Amino acid sequence: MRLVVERLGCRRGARQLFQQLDFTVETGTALVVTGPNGTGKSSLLRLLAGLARPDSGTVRLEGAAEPETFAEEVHYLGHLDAHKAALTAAENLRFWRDMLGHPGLSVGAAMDEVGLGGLEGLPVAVLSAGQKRRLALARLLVAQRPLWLLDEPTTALDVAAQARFAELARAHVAQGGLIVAATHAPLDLPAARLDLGAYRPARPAAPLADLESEPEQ
Ligand SMILES: Nc1ncnc2c1ncn2[C@@H]1O[C@H](COP(=O)(O)OP(=O)(O)OP(=O)(O)O)[C@@H](O)[C@H]1O
Repeated sequence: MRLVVERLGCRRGARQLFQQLDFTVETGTALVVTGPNGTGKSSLLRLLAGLARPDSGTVRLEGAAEPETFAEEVHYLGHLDAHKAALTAAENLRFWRDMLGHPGLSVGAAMDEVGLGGLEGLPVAVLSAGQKRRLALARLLVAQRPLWLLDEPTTALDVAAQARFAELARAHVAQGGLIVAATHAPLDLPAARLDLGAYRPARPAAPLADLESEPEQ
């Protein structure tokens, strides 16, 4: 399986964020996307996840069963954790396990893997920010999907949880999975790098009249 991105362009509102973006992520490899705030990292992940349409270019997952089932091959972890606050941690995870299909670890085992063992019965509303993020990561484990699209996956995680996340990510890649992660933080994960800032369209040159009217030094 491989993710192939060709001549991808993204426009938000009146602004062209990036254009002519080409890359490939092979099975068993990871890509880390970096770039200054606002360059379009989250927008790129949403395009890859099929949650938004590209302005130009294509995204395809070669080796997926059917183009129509692309979404079933993908775990998308956005900035927001997508938990139901009134449900318990275990209920949230059970929902995702049932909904996503291709079951992986049990709810209890997944919570243990991310260090949330013993908190199954707590409503998500009372979990700390880092615990909510750990719960979001546990979603990656309860359903087996080859392509992980991760937006700032280590936000709010303490040092131990960041290391645990890196272990889980490395294990996923070692088992033939694919990862695209957008982040400002270093991830302890062997990965190719993509600086999205390099794909910003060049600013138009200042008109000649403006240059001529600059005050004399
Ligand atoms: N729905 C929208 N309409 C107009 N502009 C938008 C919309 N959504 C995002 N943008 C703009 O697109 C740009 C890219 O946003 P995006 O969140 O993809 O950047 P990012 O690289 O992930 O940033 P950060 O590092 O701050 O998370 C920003 O300037 C943002 O304001």
